[in-house]
Amino acid sequence: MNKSPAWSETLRAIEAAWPVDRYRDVGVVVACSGGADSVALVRGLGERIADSATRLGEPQGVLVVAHFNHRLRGAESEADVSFVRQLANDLGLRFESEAGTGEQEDEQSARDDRRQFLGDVARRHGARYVAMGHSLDDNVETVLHRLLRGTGPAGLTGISPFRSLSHRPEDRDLVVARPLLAVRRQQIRQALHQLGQDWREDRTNTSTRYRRNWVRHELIPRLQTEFPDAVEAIDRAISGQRQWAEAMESRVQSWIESNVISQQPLRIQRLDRSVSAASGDSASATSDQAIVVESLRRCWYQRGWPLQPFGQRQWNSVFQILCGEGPATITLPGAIEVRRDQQAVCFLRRQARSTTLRPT
Ligand SMILES: Nc1ncnc2c1ncn2[C@@H]1O[C@H](COP(=O)(O)OP(=O)(O)OP(=O)(O)O)[C@@H](O)[C@H]1O
Repeated sequence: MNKSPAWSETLRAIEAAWPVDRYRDVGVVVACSGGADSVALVRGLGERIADSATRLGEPQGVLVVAHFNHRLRGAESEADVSFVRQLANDLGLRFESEAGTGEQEDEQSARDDRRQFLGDVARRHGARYVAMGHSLDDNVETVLHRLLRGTGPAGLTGISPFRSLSHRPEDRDLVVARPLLAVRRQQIRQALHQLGQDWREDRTNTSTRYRRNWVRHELIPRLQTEFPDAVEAIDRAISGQRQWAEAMESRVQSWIESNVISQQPLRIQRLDRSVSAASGDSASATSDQAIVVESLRRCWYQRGWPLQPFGQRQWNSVFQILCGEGPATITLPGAIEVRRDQQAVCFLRRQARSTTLRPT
């Protein structure tokens, strides 16, 4: 079959990001909203697995298409479910769906509900991966948005190509893969057009009501009038930041090992600004602070504490508290209470949010 150039290019990008041999026989749940990106992902992964099964003469691995119905857009939400179910049927793939409460939630809670559903589907099917359709443009928009709200260096590494589904112990072995992160949104749409493949358009995506959409629909087009390659340039900067983060990894690990006194509750040794916080090398105070902040972020993430309210300013103030500066007792965003004594600083979260799901 003569494939469209945009589609061949997309398949090549998927293969470069995530070679089929890594996932062909371990089970993959593809999270599909019905939007162009995740529809392309369903088709792309389906095609890669089918090709490799034919090449190797072996049965193909399990690919499950999963859709979470947030029930926020009435009949349109129902039409999304039918669309994704039909797509899976047409491709001979399994389909799973669940409906949320239909109540307006903040974006984070909606994402948590969806993640819980995806984890449940993966465990039910014995799948190792959950694949998501974030594109290069999503990554650039996310980073710009974070930059404007206030973020540290780790926030500038963008959306992770591979990471565990969540901090919850039962989710740690499930890996989220995002194989379209190097592909432009426009290319994905062009590829689907050329394949004659439809997708669903979410009307709320085009609204400029939300700041994230303002970045997509107003800010980026404006940047591109002066800097036509702005999106690619920002994407290159994100890749550079990611390399920085990888270089930090071992230093973060050793900082946690030598400074976290106890995990439950989180107790961290007080810092002395005159001594290098890194593991005994000649790092400057600034890079020490970067390691401390990244280590704190890791501690927050492992506990499922909210990271969103923490920009560079908040992390800097936590750093100061660890250094013995400012008040000895303070409450941080996310109801995290901090108490400092002579040796250590103790962090304790007051309440935890519970999520409720309603099966269809
Ligand atoms: N309702 C949903 N059910 C299952 N997966 C979803 C759902 N919404 C989003 N996802 C997953 O999360 C990814 C990113 O979400 P986002 O809200 O940016 O996507 P979208 O714009 O709605 O759709 P797409 O990315 O497919 O074009 C999607 O590509 C998809 O993999």
